[in-house]
Amino acid sequence: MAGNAVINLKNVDVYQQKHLVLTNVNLNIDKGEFVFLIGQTGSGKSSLLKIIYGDLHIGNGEGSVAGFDLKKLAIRDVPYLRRKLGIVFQDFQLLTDRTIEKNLEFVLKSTGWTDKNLIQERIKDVLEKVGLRSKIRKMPHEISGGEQQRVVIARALLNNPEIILADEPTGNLDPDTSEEIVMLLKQISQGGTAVLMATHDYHIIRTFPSRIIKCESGVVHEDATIG
Ligand SMILES: Nc1ncnc2c1ncn2[C@@H]1O[C@H](COP(=O)(O)OP(=O)(O)OP(=O)(O)O)[C@@H](O)[C@H]1O
Repeated sequence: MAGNAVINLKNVDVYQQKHLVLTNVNLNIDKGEFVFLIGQTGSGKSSLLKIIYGDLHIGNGEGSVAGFDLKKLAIRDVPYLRRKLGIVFQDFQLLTDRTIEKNLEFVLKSTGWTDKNLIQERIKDVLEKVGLRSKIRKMPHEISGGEQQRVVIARALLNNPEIILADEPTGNLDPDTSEEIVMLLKQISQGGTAVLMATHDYHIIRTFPSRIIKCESGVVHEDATIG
């Protein structure tokens, strides 16, 4: 992988089944970059994210993500790739039957953490990062939608990912809460984790000027504008 790149795609074709969604994608994202991913519904944003988190195979071309060669990625490698990625989607997907602490503990245990003290420390660390240390014992339904999304971000940070992939992370949130979430993601990127955030929210994009990648008519523009 060249230089500081954490995502590098070269001449990649993206297929959903037999349908060619994106052609000849070239994309380079460096450590610590914050990047918006835009494009109309159906333009291929989710498909591109799926290539990056190993849910779709690359057809033609070459790709590497967090040091994994996508061409050689076997199904058994996917969990290891995912540990280098933090995935934050629109639906919060917290387990509703347990506390915030137990939600985070569940992820750590299922990714190989065994030491109780280290688990406790890590949970406190990530909750501190998202400003929710005091909510550790709350159930998901006892905190707001914005706070739930912060917990999802905390969860994504547990294994110190190189990249956060966020697919419409503010889709269910009011404008002020959305801004707080994007501010948090920006802050995380400044700590060295690259953030790729798919969004339809032009207000957010104008508020947080950043590099924009756009899916349009079957191609990806690496440095787009919203005009
Ligand atoms: N599982 C699938 N099988 C076949 N085609 C699919 C599948 N998933 C998506 N597609 C098609 O691939 C194209 C790109 O879809 P994709 O979900 O990547 O778009 P998107 O830009 O993320 O849209 P949205 O903004 O609505 O989430 C669309 O034409 C869609 O119909």
